[in-house]
Formats: sequence, C-alpha cells, structure tokens
Amino acid sequence: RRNHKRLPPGPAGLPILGNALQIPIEKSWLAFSRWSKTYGDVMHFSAFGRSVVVLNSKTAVFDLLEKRSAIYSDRPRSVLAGEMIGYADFTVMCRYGSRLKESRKIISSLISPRILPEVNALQEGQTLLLLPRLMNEPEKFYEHIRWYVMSVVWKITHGYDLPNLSAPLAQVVETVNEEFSHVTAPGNAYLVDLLPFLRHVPDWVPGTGFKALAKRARANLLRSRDEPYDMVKGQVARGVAPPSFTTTIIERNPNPTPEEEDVQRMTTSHLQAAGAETSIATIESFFFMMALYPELQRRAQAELDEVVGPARLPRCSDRKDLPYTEALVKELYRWNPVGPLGVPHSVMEDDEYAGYTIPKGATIVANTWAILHDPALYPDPHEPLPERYLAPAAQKADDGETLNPDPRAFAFGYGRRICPGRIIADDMLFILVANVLAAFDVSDAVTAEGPATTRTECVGSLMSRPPAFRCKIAPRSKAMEQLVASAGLDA
Ligand code: HEM
Repeated sequence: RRNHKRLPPGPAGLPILGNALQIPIEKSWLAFSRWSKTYGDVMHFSAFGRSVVVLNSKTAVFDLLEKRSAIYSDRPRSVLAGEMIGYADFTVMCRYGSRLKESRKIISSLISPRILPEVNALQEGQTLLLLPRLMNEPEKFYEHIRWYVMSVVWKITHGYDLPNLSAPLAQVVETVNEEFSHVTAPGNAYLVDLLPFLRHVPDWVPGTGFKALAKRARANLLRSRDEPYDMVKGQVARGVAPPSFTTTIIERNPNPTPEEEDVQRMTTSHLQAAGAETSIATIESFFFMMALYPELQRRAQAELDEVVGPARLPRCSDRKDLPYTEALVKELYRWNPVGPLGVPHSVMEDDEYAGYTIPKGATIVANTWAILHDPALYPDPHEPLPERYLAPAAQKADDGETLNPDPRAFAFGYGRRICPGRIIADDMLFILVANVLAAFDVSDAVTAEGPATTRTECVGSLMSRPPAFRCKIAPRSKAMEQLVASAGLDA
C-alpha cells in the first residue's frame, strides 16, 4: 500500500518485502545503531507493509514512550503467539486495554515497598542455599543459577519450594518458556501473522502445521496457568497455604467472577514466566563479566571484606554501605543489557514527531543497547567501569545531559509498560552478586571457541547473553568454605 505520510527516514527496501531481508536476526541492535548514524535517531523500516519505528536515543525514547505513554503503550498484534496460542493474555504481550490494566493493578498491589522485607528475607535464604550448590558442583553453575532464580520466583508467587529443575511444576513452565521463545523468535515468522485469515483454513490443508503447534502450545499454557493456581487454591481451602502472591490474591477475592479468576490465574503464572529468563540471563552475564575482569571483582571483594567482614555473609541491609558493589550491579545492566531492544510497543494513533508521522499501529522498538552505549551519556561505553557511577553526582556532558545516568532507567523498559518486577529483580541480583563475590573467586571463562577474552562478544536475537561458557568458581579461603557450608545448612 502506498502511504503519502512523511515517514521517518530509513533504508530503501524491496516492493512488498520492504526491509524484511535487511534486518539481521542476530544482534539487530548493533545494525540499528550503525544505521542511526545515516538515518538519525528515529528510523523507519517496513516489512510486508507493516511499519517498524526504531528509536535510538534517550531523547526520542523518553519523548515518545514516557511522555506520550498514553498512546505508545500497546503491543503489536500477533496472530499465532498472541491470539491463537493465547500469550496475549499474559501481561507482557497483552494489548492495551482493561485486561492489561487489571493485571498490572494486581501486580502493583502485590509488589510494593511494604512487602520488601519479607521478599528480601526469602531472597537471602535462597542465596544461602545456592552458595553450597555452587561450591560443591561449580561445573553445573548454569543449572544452579536457573534453579536459584526459579526457586525465588516460585516462592514469592506461589509459596512453592522448588526442589530441583525436574520438579513437574518447573517442567511445565520451562516448556511454556521454550515454546514462547520459539514462536516469538525473530526469523520464525509465520505466514498466519501476515495473512490472519489463514487461521480459519481447515486443518487438513497442507501448510497449516502452525495450527497443531498452536493447539499444543495453548494446552501447555493452560496447564502452566492452572496447575500452580489450583495447588494454592486447595491449600487456601484447607487453611495451609504459605504466604505468597497467589495466596493473597485468592484470600482477597475468594469468590471471583470467571473473568476475574482468569486474569488472576494468568497474572500469577505469568509473573513466574516473565521474571525467570531475564534474571537468569543477567546472572550469567555477571559470572562472565567477573571472569573477564578480575580487577572489578577484587575491588568489590575488598569493599565486602571491609564492610561485612569475614564472619558472616552479606545481607540486603548492607546495600547502602556497599557503593562499589552497587555500582557494579548498575554496570551489569548497562554493559550487556539482557533486553537490548526491550519489548516492542505499538502506537495506538497517528502521531507527529520531529516533523515525521509515526503511523497508527507501527511497532515501536526502543534501542536500549544504543542508549546504554551512547558515548555522550556513558564515556568509554564498551568498558565495564563501575566507578563511573561513583564520580561526583550530576556530572554534565557538554549539552547539559547528566553523565552516567542510572542504567535501570532504561534496562527495565518504559512508560506504562515498565517492568513491574524490577524491585524484586534488582534486589535478587544485588544479594546474589554480593554473596557470590564475598564467598568465591570467579575466573577462567572458556567458551566453545577457547578461553574467553574481553573481546568475546555476547550473542542473541531477542535477548543478549554471553556465549555458553564454563568457569572456575572457588571458595576464597578455607574459612569461607566452612561459612558457606554452615550457612547453607542453617538456611
Ligand atoms: C533483570 C531482570 C529483569 C529485566 C532486565 C526485566 C526487563 C523487562 C522489560 C525490558 C520489560 C518490558 C518493558 C516495556 O515494554 O517497556 C519487562 C516487562 C515485564 N516484566 Fe520484567 N525484567 C526483569 C525481571 C522481572 C521479574 C523478576 C518480574 C516478576 C517477578 C518481571 C515481570 C515483568 C512483567 C509482568 C512485565 C510485563 C509488563 C507489561 O507488559 O506491562 N520482570 N521486564
């Protein structure tokens, strides 16, 4: 379709296909950053007649996704994943409307500063269980990190003690996560998303394998929604439910309408899915960064030794006295943001910005990676430098911008869709970083290509994570070995 509006600039594309073949599937945030030097901070692409607008600067992202959040908070339509499988009922893919509002209202009533002491105690307890696992089987650290994050989130959302990753409840969620990643992966485009009427074509027609896929994935989605919720519902009825988000929701509204219960079920099971993968990838990045940059590790350890001492392990309450460790956590969000392009938004009406039309229904992609590697905001952006946040407050760049802003303002998304789990994620990351560094030395990262170096690049299409690697995780002293073992037993 010809469009006479003045769209933002972008590379010329082919008829019908548009730019679909030009956008790389792997690490597209790097290509977008390169192209922004030619086309500017606001770029337009098209693929099969659909508009995609990529925002490459803090100003453009904040102007649109924050200040005009009222019209930039929808998600793009997705026929297979969103409508046929039903992921659009999940908060993260939910279209803008009453269901999203209801679900976000439930989440913000649950995740508030008031409940943080309880959540922090739980996170500290799970961390003490993680340390002996890392000490005894360091070669399985991927598995341990996964168990750690999932166990923290399960405990918060359903009061469930996850023994290991093969527990049936964990398996259901893992299957849903895998299916979700598969159908939403860039490059796995399904024709039904371009031609939605195909969903009504009978199953026997060749080429409709996507319908069987949708049925299977939907059945798993409903299992992941119902099994944990029904477990807690039964516990509440018997008066034995441990405290959890799901318990609170059920007790608060014991006789919900079917519509209310549907949102409650989806929201609680979704927190489980939304919280896990992002946090796991950030922790993988932490181990990688520590192995590559031993001097950062030493500096944080010196601070932990001085403030916490050798007789105990760090707690959340130490955080205010650990500025370097805090800065290191900030640098983790910046150096390799796990969501380099965030989650796409969609604009609900035609809009004008910087002299261009942003057309209604366009997918809006915030290039968070580009902001977090903008040398005008973060000098020397490719180097992990926690001390950048310790410089005297409010250092200004030539154009008056504050230098080295807190990366959490970008890493957790924007406007009305900002990540509602960010306080939980951030505390979990801090307590893990502080404990691992107090207890262990991390070193010698090795990927399939050989020893990793500071030039080894992260990989991914939707998420950015280090290439698969092994590393050494060794107790810092005999005394620490004993402390970890006894703290683990106590926990
Ligand atoms: C390091 C860990 C995490 C990172 C980097 C992260 C990042 C993000 C980002 C970038 C978004 C999209 C925001 C946008 O559309 O602009 C998001 C959405 C979301 N996150 Fe997180 N997240 C993390 C952990 C968590 C945790 C632990 C939970 C829950 C316990 C959670 C729950 C959610 C939910 C429910 C949404 C959907 C919000 C919506 O679409 O309205 N996240 N997160």
